[in-house]
Amino acid sequence: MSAKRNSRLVAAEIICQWMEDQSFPDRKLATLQHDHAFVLEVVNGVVRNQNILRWIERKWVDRPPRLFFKAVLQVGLYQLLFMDNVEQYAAISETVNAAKDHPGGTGASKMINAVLRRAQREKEQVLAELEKQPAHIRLSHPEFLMERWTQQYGEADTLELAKWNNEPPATILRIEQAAVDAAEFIDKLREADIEPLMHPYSDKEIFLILPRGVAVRKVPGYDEGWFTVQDPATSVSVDLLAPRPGEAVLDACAAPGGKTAMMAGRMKGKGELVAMDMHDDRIDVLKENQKRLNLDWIEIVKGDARHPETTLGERQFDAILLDVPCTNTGVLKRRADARWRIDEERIGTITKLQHEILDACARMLKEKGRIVYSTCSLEAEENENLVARWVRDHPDFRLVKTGKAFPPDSGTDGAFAALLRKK
Ligand SMILES: C[S@@+](CC[C@H](N)C(=O)[O-])C[C@H]1O[C@@H](n2cnc3c(N)ncnc32)[C@H](O)[C@@H]1O
Repeated sequence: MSAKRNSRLVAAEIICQWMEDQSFPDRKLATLQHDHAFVLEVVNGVVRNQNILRWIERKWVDRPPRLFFKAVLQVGLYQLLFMDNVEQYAAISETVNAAKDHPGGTGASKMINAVLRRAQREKEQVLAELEKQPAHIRLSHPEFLMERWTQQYGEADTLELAKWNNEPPATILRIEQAAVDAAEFIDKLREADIEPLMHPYSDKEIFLILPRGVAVRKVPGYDEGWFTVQDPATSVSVDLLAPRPGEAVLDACAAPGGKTAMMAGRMKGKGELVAMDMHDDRIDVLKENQKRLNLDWIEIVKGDARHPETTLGERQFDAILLDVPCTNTGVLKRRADARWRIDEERIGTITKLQHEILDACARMLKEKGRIVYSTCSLEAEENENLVARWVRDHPDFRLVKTGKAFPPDSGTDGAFAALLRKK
C-alpha cells in the first residue's frame, strides 16, 4: 500500500504545473485517491483567487520565489485566509513541510513559514485592506475582463457577476425521466439521507440541487443512469432546437454529452442522433456517459465540425446543435482556471473558429432545417454579434429566436442560444 502523501504537497504540485503550462487537470482532480475534497477545494480556491494571493505576495515577499514555492505559499495563504474548517497549526506546519522536502527548500521554507505566521497574526487587517483594493484584485478577475463587462453591462451588474463567479458552485442533477420516475428517484435520494432542492428553472426537465459535499458517484442511480450532472442553463439551447422523435439530428460539438443526453430524451429513442467531437479524450468521456445512460442508439463519431463532410459524407439533418467551443465566461464559477485563459487575442481566435463551424455545419442541413448555435459565453462577439453578422452574410437563413441565461439573475450558469432556420 502506498504511504499517504502530504495533501498540501499534492495540491502545490498541481498548482505549480498549472502555473507552468496552464494545464488544469480536471480529470486527475476528479480521481484523486487521498483527501480528495480537501485537495480539490485548495486547488480550485488558489487558482480562483490568484489576484488576491499575488497581491499578498507582492506586499509581503521581497524576492519572488520559484514557481513551486510560490504554489506552496499560495496553498498556505489560501487555507489560512479563506478556509474556516482547517486547523491553523496543521495548515502552517504541513505546508512548510511540503516546501522543506523539496530540493532547495530549506531557505524557501523559512520564508514560507514567516509569511504564513504573519497571515495568521494579521488576517483581519489584511482582509480589511483587501476590501479597499480595486475590484479586479478584491474579486480576483482579470482587469481587462472587468473593464469589458463594465462597458457592456454596467458596473453594478459586473460586480454582481464577479461575486457570483466566486461562490462555490452547486451540484445540480437533471433527472433522466426516460430511465426513472422523478418521484421514485427523489424517494431513493431521501432514503439515502440526501434531501435535494428542486431548481426553480425546472420546466420541461427536472433539475435538483444536491446538498453540499455529496459525491455524485455515491448518489443512488448513478450506475443505472438515472441522472446527468448538468446546470439548467444547458436546456436553453435544447429547448430552442426542440428535437422530435423520428428526426435526423446532429450534435456537432457533443462531448461530454450533457445536451446529447437531453436531446435523446426529447427524441424518445426514435430517429437518428449523431454525436460528434474532434478530441479523443473528450470522446472517451462521451462514450462513458453514453454507456452509463444506456443510450446505445446514439451514434458517436470523431470529426471536425469545420469539415463535417469528411466524417459524415453527404448525410443531411433536420436539426443541428452547434454548442461551440467558447471563452466560457458564463461558467467561470464552475471552472476555476477559465478566467485566466481569456484575453482579447483568444476572443479573436475563438470567434473565428465559431464562425467556421457555423459556416461548415450549415451545409449539412436539409431544406427548411434548423440550427441552434449556442455558447456558455457572455461576450456579445461570440453571441449576438456573431449570429447577426452570419445571418447578414447568409440570406438563405433567418434568425428565428434567441435565448439567454445571465447570472446571477438567472440563478443558473450563463448561456446563449440562437435558432436559425433555412428558408
Ligand atoms: C462547449 S463543449 C460541448 C459541451 C456539450 N455540448 C455538452 O453539453 O456536454 C465544446 C466541445 O467542442 C469540441 N470541439 C472543439 N473544436 C471542435 C471541432 N472543430 N469540431 C468538433 N468538436 C470540436 C470540444 O472538444 C468540446 O467537447
